[in-house]
Amino acid sequence: GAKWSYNGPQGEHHWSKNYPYCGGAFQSPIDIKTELLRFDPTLHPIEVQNYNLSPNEQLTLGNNGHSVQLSLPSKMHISSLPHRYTAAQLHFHWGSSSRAAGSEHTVNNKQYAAELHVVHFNSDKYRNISMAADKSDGLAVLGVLIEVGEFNPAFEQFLKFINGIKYRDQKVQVPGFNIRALLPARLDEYYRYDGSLTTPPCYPSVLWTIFKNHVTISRKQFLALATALYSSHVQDSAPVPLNGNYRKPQVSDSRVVLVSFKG
Ligand SMILES: NS(=O)(=O)c1c(F)c(F)c(S(=O)(=O)CCO)c(N[C@H]2CCc3ccccc32)c1F
Ligand SMILES: [Zn+2]
Repeated sequence: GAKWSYNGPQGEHHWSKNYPYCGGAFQSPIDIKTELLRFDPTLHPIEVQNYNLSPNEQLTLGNNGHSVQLSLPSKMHISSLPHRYTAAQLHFHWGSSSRAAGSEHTVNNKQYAAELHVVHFNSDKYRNISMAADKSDGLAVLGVLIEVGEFNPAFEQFLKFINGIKYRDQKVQVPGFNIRALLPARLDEYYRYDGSLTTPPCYPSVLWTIFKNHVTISRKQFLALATALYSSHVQDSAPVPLNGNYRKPQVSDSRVVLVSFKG
């Protein structure tokens, strides 16, 4: 597809020229306004299966020019939704070394330092994520808000390899680890709404689950994420730092955000 970026002439205000859905309805991310939430008793705790990966399993950690992405084995899945949603990849959005604010979803306009997305596709109905990506019931993404605070040993399991993927399209193999440890303790408290991919092609195909409770990483870990990567190839003469890779909150007008918890 056509090139896109987070700033400049290919920035988010221009995405809809090449990717029409980006200018359409049900776009993500959104600002979660806690005064307008509706409690839904049918929103049961999220249950994930096979997230605890053995170090004998190798995962591909890559720089795709837009984010740092970790490939996930297809035995990992969400079992608490109406269909099985099989894991495909996880990636992050973050701010910059000068601004520790880079989450995509905001809560009452508070932007967190970063955000983790674990991307799954409806494997009951579609053979792979590419087939699922543009279907209204195709994808389910788990979102985790990240603050700077306590050191996070789970994040260190892949952050320690980040200098091996500094440039676009570089990949390294990393040992498996417990992906569940990247998520907050409480999987029963979350926001839920129908939205889209937050990057082009912006398909309105995502069932969003944003956990209420954030996780923390240390300032050193945040700086590693925010300063290690480039969106340009290793051979490019002008290296382009990869940071501020977040889309701004979209208009959510009549969309209702549901919550799994009271008070
Ligand atoms: N914030 S987000 O969760 O909406 C989201 C991203 F932010 C993002 F960068 C990517 S990507 O594949 O790394 C790059 C552009 O698609 C995907 N990729 C997913 C979406 C569609 C697709 C198809 C094949 C493989 C991965 C993906 C994504 F779902
Ligand atoms: Zn994302």
